[in-house]
Amino acid sequence: MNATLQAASAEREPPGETLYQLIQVSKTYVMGELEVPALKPTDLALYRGEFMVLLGASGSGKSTLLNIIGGLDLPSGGTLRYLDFDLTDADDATLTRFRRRHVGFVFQFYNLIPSLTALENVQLVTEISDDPMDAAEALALVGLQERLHHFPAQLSGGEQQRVAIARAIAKRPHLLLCDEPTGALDYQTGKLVLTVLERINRELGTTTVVITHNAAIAAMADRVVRIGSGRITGIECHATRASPEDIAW
Ligand SMILES: Nc1ncnc2c1ncn2[C@@H]1O[C@H](COP(=O)(O)OP(=O)(O)OP(=O)(O)O)[C@@H](O)[C@H]1O
Repeated sequence: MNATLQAASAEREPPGETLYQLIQVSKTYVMGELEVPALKPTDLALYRGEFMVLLGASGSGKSTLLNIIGGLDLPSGGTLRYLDFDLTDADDATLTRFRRRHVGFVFQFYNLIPSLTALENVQLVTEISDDPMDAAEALALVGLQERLHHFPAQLSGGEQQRVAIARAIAKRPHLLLCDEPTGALDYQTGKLVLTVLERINRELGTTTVVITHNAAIAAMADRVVRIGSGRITGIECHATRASPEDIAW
């Protein structure tokens, strides 16, 4: 790490309590005769408030891991614990409640409703949440206070992604899961979106997991988890983390 980068980095506390734990979690997709072992038995803990980057080549199992953590997909084996709750044998209704209350998702494509304004897209979530922030406040957190009444088609790609982030965090989730959030964005816009994710993590304490192919983004993380061929091949802990403005790729 160079001196400028170090100066811009924030000192980090050691990891907090365990928010989520995967114990020997695996996933095999079965397609007729073909079995794809997308995730081999894997142990991983997520700590409260950390910023984790999941790094790995295409097809290495990153999305499979993230979707299992978020309750979008069921593992083939192993145990999932969220705080004191065992999610392993949760039925559909329980998993839906878990996702709705505790998990925010951000994907590469923004999945906004085209006929609703930025504010209305966020309100769709705040209206069904237990303790949401105000939708306009969530949009202000991502720097879109001047764009509340714009429709998705009237927003740039980066602005649309920031609406998607506002929608994901407005319910104050404990866990924010982002699958290639900058994948569809140009360099500067991608950096802006990373800056927003870092700010949310720092200011709200939301445990954040970001999937990327981009190794440079790893410098932002408290921990970097490398995945290869359905296995965790290494975990690096950073005592300091770089601000997105200071990383380059
Ligand atoms: N629904 C599915 N049915 C069958 N195989 C699948 C399914 N989803 C993923 N796979 C396979 O599982 C493996 C891991 O896929 P996964 O999407 O988790 O990788 P990834 O690391 O997220 O890749 P990428 O970076 O390209 O998104 C791949 O070989 C993929 O083809």
